[in-house]
Amino acid sequence: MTLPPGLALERRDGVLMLVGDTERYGNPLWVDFVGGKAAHRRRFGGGRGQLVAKACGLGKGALPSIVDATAGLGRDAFVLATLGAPVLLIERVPAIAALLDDGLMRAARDDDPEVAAIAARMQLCPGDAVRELDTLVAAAAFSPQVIHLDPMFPHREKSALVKKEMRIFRELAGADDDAAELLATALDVATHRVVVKRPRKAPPIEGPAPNHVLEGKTSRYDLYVKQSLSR
Ligand SMILES: C[S@@+](CC[C@H](N)C(=O)[O-])C[C@H]1O[C@@H](n2cnc3c(N)ncnc32)[C@H](O)[C@@H]1O
Repeated sequence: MTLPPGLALERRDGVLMLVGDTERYGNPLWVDFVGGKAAHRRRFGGGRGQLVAKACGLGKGALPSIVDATAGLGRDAFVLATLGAPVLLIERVPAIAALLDDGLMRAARDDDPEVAAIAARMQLCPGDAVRELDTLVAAAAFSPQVIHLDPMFPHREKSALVKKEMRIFRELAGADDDAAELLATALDVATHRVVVKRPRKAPPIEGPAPNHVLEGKTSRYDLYVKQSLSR
């Protein structure tokens, strides 16, 4: 797997980590669905009242099948799976997919049966979502009710102000300039709705206008509704 210069994947104490120069990138990046922020959010994060849950239709009690087509480090997908939804995670950057795979394996083997059950609802599909979604449809394998998108947004801040964790992540993921193509494919494939996470002040992704908008403190969700989700 090719990585940008100065970055490497290393296994430390059984955990796969992305490491780089500490001055520039801060601490290594890894996926932890068991402890830390994930555990805190699982216990105290607000359940179905969370913006991502409402956007995906879980707020009113539905439990749709979901594809997170921009999985990243799996944080949004983990929230959705914690609330009971089956989630297929698609991630195209091999190093990020490797971190996710490692995090999911550790969660699946965890002593806490609740964490293992959440991991069992999360399935990773490494690859580009436009191609993978087309393949799923062509094979008539699976029609997700909801597709969740959270493409990278090109930030304007000077790089010194960007959180170090985000710096290492951006180095890998780039700017996701093809988000409009992904939205078009997602709108073809999802049976019920496509939801797009955006920074609060950012314009919607190029394409049809969203039907609804859910505003949060720092981000919002643009909702493209095809039909309502019943419980
Ligand atoms: C902002 S991050 C997503 C963060 C994620 N929501 C989370 O909770 O951790 C965007 C991710 O989507 C991935 N991505 C963007 N376009 C994609 C595509 N067409 N197919 C697969 N992955 C894509 C990028 O590589 C990046 O890892």
